[in-house]
Amino acid sequence: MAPISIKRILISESVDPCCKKILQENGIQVTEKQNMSKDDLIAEIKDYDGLVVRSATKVTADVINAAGNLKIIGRAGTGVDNVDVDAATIKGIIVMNTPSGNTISAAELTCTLLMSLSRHVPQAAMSMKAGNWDRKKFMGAEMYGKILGIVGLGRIGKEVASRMQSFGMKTIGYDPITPPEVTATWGVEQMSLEQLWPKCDYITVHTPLMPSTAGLLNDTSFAKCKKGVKVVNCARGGIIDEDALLRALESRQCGGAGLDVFVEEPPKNRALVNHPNVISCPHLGASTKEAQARCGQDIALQIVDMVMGKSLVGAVTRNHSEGLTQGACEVEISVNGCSYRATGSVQGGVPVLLELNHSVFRQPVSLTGNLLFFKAVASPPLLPSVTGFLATAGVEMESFSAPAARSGDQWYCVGLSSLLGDLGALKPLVKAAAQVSV
Ligand SMILES: NC(=O)c1ccc[n+]([C@@H]2O[C@H](COP(=O)([O-])OP(=O)(O)OC[C@H]3O[C@@H](n4cnc5c(N)ncnc54)[C@H](O)[C@@H]3O)[C@@H](O)[C@H]2O)c1
Ligand SMILES: O=C(O)[C@H](O)COP(=O)(O)O
Repeated sequence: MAPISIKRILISESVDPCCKKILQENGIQVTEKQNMSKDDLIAEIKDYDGLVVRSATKVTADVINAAGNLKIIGRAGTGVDNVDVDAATIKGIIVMNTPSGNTISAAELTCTLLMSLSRHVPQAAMSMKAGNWDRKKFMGAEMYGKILGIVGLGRIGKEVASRMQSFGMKTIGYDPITPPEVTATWGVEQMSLEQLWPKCDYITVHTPLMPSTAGLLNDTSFAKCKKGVKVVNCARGGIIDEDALLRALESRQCGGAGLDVFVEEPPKNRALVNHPNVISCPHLGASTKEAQARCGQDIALQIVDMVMGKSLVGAVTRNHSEGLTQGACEVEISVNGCSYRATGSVQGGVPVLLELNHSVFRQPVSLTGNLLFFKAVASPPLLPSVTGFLATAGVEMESFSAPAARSGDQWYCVGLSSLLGDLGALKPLVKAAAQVSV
């Protein structure tokens, strides 16, 4: 990888001091300026090669287009939804994050909110401070024996599961990518959302915010839940529809909510925050000394390694000069120790996959519907074998995308009428398989 020249970096938020120190020790000039307005940032950014942010700085297309020299946007944390990654990709600006640095802290806050909901600790503490001694009002419920639904079984979902299991909770969940056989090894039984909603005493969401997760919990899904279900959102505002949540709280269909994140931060509409059964925090999931130290250090070291041409870790986009098609974006996803490198783009408004782990598809694969990806040795009997397998499983093959190369291990993609219940049965035919619903 070619070294990239980064001489000046702007840190626009409160990032652990170790970040600045590491960058400076490696010859990079660092300026820290917090609480800038959009106009201030647009005026300031043109002087920098790099920008380091957390979640509050909105790195919009306007900001990116005003940045003549910008080569890197470093996110000291997980979510990059405050960065216009498409605009950055088009300009060849690398966006990188530090996705594991705050996992434990976010998981611990989630558990704190779950437990606070069960025992009304914040409300009881406020009542004590107001001079009361009300033992009846704050009658709680044990976590022991209750069912926790975890929607999104990635890094944080997994850590929440193990911690809540230690309280004797039964953990069930749903994730379109993490395979059920993997989550079963950490004690989480997967099922469809339709099956999950009515079973849960508590639900916690741990997905990114994207079109398929916005409003995952809405009027319809709340109606399918147990009366009095308690919900937690430490992921992103909007995964639980805020208006639907308020309606569910008012009708008592929802018995309480723990919210760390909001659609608008800080929220101007205070109806949820002020609701007596809502416990809320000002986006504190990553706000621990440990998480901040990890994220600050990780982002600085990742930038330094990139400048030195050593490695490109945590990038959610890659520089076009490294050979990507214009407008294409390469992502590296690590799921349970397996790393998947995918190149995709948007064609005619539809997200498409161009390449998976070095298998270049003959035609772009449209990322819609139920998709089965599998790795197998290219051979003439492969397609009939897979077709036969799907027919036996009662699933229709809606599309078949083959790789351009016709020899060796290659990745294939099959569009399915519905997801397969058991991928294990494919084992004799393929070397690896994963399925997603987009
Ligand atoms: N409150 C905070 O301060 C804080 C701190 C860290 C992370 N976060 C947020 O928490 C969320 C989870 O972070 P993570 O590190 O665990 O991410 P992750 O990428 O490890 O896990 C996300 C999981 O969501 C799954 N997913 C995607 N679409 C889904 C869908 N439609 N239904 C169910 N699951 C789906 C993915 O397959 C993946 O396994 C992100 O939104 C992140 O930004 C918040
Ligand atoms: O996605 C994240 O990393 C969290 O939401 C934390 O955001 P923060 O760095 O602004 O606290």
